[in-house]
Amino acid sequence: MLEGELIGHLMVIKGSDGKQCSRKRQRWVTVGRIQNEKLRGTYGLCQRWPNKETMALWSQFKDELCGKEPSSRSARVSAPPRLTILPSVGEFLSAKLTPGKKAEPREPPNRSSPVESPSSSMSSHGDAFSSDASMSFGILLVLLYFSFSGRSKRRAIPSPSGFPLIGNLHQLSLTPHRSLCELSKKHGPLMLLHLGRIRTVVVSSAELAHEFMRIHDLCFASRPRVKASKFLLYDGKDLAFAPYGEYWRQLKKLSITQLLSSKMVQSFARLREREVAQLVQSISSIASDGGVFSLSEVFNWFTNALVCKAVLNSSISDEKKKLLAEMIHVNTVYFVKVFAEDYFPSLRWLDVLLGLEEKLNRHHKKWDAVLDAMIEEHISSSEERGSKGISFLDVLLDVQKNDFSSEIHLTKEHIKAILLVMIAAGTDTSFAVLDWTMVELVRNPNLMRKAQEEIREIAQGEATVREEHLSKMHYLKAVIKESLRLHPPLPLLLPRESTQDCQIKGYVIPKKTRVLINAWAIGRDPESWESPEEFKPERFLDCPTDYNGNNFKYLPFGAGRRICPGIQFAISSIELTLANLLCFFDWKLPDGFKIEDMDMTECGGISCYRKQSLQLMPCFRA
Ligand code: HEM
Repeated sequence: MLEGELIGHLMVIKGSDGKQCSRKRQRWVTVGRIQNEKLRGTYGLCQRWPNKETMALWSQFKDELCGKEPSSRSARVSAPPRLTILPSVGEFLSAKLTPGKKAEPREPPNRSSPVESPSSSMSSHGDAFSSDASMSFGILLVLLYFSFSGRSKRRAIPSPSGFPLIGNLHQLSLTPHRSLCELSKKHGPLMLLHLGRIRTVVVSSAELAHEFMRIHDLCFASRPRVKASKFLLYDGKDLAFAPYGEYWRQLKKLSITQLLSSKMVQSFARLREREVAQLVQSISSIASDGGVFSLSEVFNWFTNALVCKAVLNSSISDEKKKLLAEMIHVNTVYFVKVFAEDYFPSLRWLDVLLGLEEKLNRHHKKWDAVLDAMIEEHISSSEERGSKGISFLDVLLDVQKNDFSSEIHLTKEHIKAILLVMIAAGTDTSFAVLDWTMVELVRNPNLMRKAQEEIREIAQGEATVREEHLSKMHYLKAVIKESLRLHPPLPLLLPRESTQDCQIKGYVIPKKTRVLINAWAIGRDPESWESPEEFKPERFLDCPTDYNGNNFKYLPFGAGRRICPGIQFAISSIELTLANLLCFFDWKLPDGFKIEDMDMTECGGISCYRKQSLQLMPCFRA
């Protein structure tokens, strides 16, 4: 056999001349070695196995062999002069072929044995050789068949070829949702990547998202343990990165029924209105000076202040706001940073050597000190605040105090981890939505006018737009939905991990596989959306699609058990803020700056926002 020769999807990796095949087009897994002259070589199996031809070839062999007595089959296997299966695969296969029996120790190939000697067998048995050779080859195929038959109808998930060791890591750009979308155009909506040693499945269609997040949601309801969460979130004591289990379940229940319940979100209505009124006031003073300012920066501070008020029920100083905004930004970077340990668990030392662990630790300590101070201040000022409203922290401290009556035991570390996620998740995502929506409206002045007309008509004669006006603002709601379709702040949602083997569309997804749902790609899939790249809010008018994760073409907040619990909190503040900004101001780009000059490049991070800050000139409405 010549190296590189193909038999179905079997390839001769090392030919009878001992030469190693240099073919790198696909990955090959070595499965066995045949010792006799005609078929001698090391055989590999293509990772993409099985294809139709291979299956046909195999079933042909299988049929032939099934006609024989099982004893003769196992007799051939246990006398292995012609076929030597390589160690790990071989022991596994021989165990499979002799059920109930332990795999027998492998016999070392004995070249002096007359049976094994290919030349003697050739010369003395002539024709008999060819049938022996094909039999050996048949056995090899049967062994392979048996090795895969346990995984009933298992098909290999399409996978882009990668490099040894790093796998497909090099194929991820700074905006991984984009590179994964490009890869999925070539390899399909279900792809297997090897990110270092991490087996990762990427889902890029609504149909498959439905399979993963509805039909098999329980199987994929866990999160992988990543280094950033270990260091920054007190080893997954928060809600977002906690592995699936009783602690996460109780915490999710607490967040849905108390922390972020409708009642709680409603109780923050006056707080939101006050904060938005202040924002309008500060923009008014810029408008009266005819100035230009960074709306992105203002959005960042504003969302941060809003979330912190909900978390603490008290204001924080401007200095602290600035510090928090910076720290949140660093968080998002750390959650996508490539730490060696995340992809090669044995290479933790490399992170230590490169000083990455030290940096993470320092960042964690900064957060820890800020959170400690927040909690201390909150406790010491509780009398002063009296019964004025209730914050997330009040709820958590109450749960901690009533430990015996509640189902979860919260330590201070748990509380800090939960607060950190609420502050970071609430700020970053809402900021991104506000920013992208204004960017899209500035790029589409007709749509901005349409939204303004609706808002101004509904809030006619009012000094501010209030929450009760929002339910009638259908076009504004459609604008926000469209913005979330094109620019989901978490384009790959949050990573999930399978807790058991699961079969989806004939593919087996093994336990502990990481799963990325590309919500960004799904939101732009031409199979699901007409003119997907166009910003067209009209598509959401008179359309029942909502944020609740029931329409798998539209997943800005995820779906299933792990769906975002902050939807109502986020949407009510986003709607109120935009309604007020569009009601009281017209918005222009700075003089000399054209729409075409707006750079739509995205920033890398777990959440995705525009790289360029949005500089605008507010004018009082005509
Ligand atoms: C527009 C704003 C927001 C967007 C687009 C958003 C999006 C998401 C997404 C995509 C997930 C992952 C869902 C999944 O894995 O299927 C998530 C999880 C989460 N979000 Fe949000 N989010 C937003 C606002 C908020 C707010 C305001 C809070 C809290 C104050 C929050 C708290 C959380 C938490 C705690 C989780 C983890 C849930 C879990 O793992 O069970 N989010 N969010």
